Amino acid sequence: MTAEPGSLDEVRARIDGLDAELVRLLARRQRMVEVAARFKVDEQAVRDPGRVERVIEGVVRLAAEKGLSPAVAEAVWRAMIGAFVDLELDEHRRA
Ligand SMILES: C=C(O[C@@H]1C=C(C(=O)O)C=C[C@H]1O)C(=O)O
Repeated sequence: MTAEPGSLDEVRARIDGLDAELVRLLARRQRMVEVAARFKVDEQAVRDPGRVERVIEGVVRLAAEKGLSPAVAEAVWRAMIGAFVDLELDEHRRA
């Protein structure tokens, strides 16, 4: 177990490191979203609100188990998926 940071600078260095991990994961997620776009026939399929709700439901349940605030998880995932759907719509319109 890593020791608790002893200063605000240390806390921030840890947060910066975690952000770098999140960026790497999000780049991998984005790649999959771009591939998903190729399987979709129209904008309704790109938006797929039913799938969005199922993703949010799963993440909120997992958050509660893993010590992440479910409210934070929901807000973050809604914003993230909204941005990915916009990206996917651009991709789809270009195709
Ligand atoms: C990636 C997909 O496309 C969109 C993006 C989603 C996401 O970022 O999780 C979920 C639903 C979709 O409307 C998908 O359908 O799975």
